[in-house]
Amino acid sequence: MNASAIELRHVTHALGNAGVAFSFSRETGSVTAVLGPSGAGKSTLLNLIAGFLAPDQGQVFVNGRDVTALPPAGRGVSMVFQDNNLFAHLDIRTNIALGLDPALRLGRAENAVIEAAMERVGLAGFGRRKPGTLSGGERQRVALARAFARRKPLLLLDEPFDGLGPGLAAEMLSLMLEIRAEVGATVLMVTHEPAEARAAADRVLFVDRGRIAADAPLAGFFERSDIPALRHYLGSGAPD
Ligand SMILES: Nc1ncnc2c1ncn2[C@@H]1O[C@H](COP(=O)(O)OP(=O)(O)OP(=O)(O)O)[C@@H](O)[C@H]1O
Repeated sequence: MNASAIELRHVTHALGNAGVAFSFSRETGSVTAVLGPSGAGKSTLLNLIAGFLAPDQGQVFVNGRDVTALPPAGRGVSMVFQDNNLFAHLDIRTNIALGLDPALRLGRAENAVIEAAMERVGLAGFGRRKPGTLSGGERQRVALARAFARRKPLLLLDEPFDGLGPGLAAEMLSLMLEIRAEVGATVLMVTHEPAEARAAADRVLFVDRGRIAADAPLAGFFERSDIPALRHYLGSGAPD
């Protein structure tokens, strides 16, 4: 039996000439900041957990269940992508609704959840508009609303607050933490902002060249001098 919310056991995935290899686990309710240089494999890690990429080897467990062979929809996972992944031809309301039921069989309860989600991200009244008529930050908030409305036990966020500006990013971050607490969800959040990691996370996964270079508590992490790739990433030391 496995009590972790997430566990990756010797998961590998080839990418071009290189590839990734990940093993780690996370407790239920934890919030992990996934950090690392551009191209290190952070999005790949999230995609392997969500099921948008299949491992070449190894297994992915969610809440103790081996989900390696399951499609994304069967995994109890919500993911917010870097490029927010909205359907351009569908209005905002429908984009959020698809997160609740891909067949769009929506009753009064689901409709209320959609309205509440739009209101919580500050997009009340935007329901009939198409993604193309929204700003980048507004589209990002639609993607957040969709993930929040789903209330899945595992929330995977790929730079979800990018481009929102500091005030709105902080607001969306607290909203994410509120919803995490309501659902008891486990969160993995890719971010390039140390302040976001400090505000939200209890642990850090530092990914470098397709490997987990550090899996550590957040407290004191940014001050560590024993991880050369971290000093380089933060711009405060030479690469190894
Ligand atoms: N389908 C693919 N084929 C070949 N290489 C790929 C493919 N997808 C991703 N890669 C490469 O794998 C590496 C890891 O990509 P990934 O998107 O996971 O990085 P990342 O850490 O999320 O980067 P960023 O912070 O820039 O978003 C990159 O070098 C990328 O170019």
